Amino acid sequence: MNRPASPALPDRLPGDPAPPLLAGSGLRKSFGLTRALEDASLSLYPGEVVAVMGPSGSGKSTLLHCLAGVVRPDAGTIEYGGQDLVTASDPRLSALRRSEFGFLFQFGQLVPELSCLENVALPLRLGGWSRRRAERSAAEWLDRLDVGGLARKTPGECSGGQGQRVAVARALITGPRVVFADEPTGALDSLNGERVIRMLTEAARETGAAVVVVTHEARVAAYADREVVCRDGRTLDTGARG
Ligand SMILES: Nc1ncnc2c1ncn2[C@@H]1O[C@H](COP(=O)(O)OP(=O)(O)OP(=O)(O)O)[C@@H](O)[C@H]1O
Repeated sequence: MNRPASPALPDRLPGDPAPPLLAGSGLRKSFGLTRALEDASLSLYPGEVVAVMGPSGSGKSTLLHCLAGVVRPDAGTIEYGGQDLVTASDPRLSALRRSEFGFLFQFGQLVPELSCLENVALPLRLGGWSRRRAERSAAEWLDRLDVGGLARKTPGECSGGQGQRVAVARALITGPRVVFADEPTGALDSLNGERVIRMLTEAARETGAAVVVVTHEARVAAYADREVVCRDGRTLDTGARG
């Protein structure tokens, strides 16, 4: 007897949880004889803020760089929106980093010769926007981060906390789906550090961007929805925060 062909099952059924936006699994990475990642995994859901914590040298930055397509892992899988980032070409990865990802580091990310306004406008200019449009949007972002008065100043004329708020504006101006932040408050005192992480997470939640933030500081991780702990190149997910 011929059996009726079963209809193709949809990828997701009603009520299924949304798939992760970005999922790295079983990641391994060595630099020469140093094994930076042994077996690291991290899934990031749309709009979620995840803190990556752990001791110095445990592989946090390497994990972030792999997930962002900056460093290619030796083994493991990374999927972003259905694309395989491990095998993606270099031009594809740089296009993705420019259009879908935002980056924030501890320091040194602003171009010293440009004004704060020009720094924030830069990602849009690189994306082909006219100077006028890009700088109008940059001015709005600087106002949003409470540093509108610094538009004509250079990064060297800003305090560390002000510079980081300018850098947050620059990381978010293109409307990234994921912001990767590596110790964004590491060079700041506790008051300024708190202000930067609060403004970053608030702005990300307003724009719907997900955030992966590497930090040593529990008070920074407190702004995250979830913590992932790295130890000796392995990850341990501590689950959702209450
Ligand atoms: N480009 C590189 N070349 C050589 N070794 C590297 C490189 N990047 C990382 N490592 C090594 O890999 C290991 C993990 O480094 P990683 O920076 O990922 O750790 P981390 O947890 O972010 O450390 P920290 O908190 O001190 O920044 C360390 O032993 C580090 O020295």
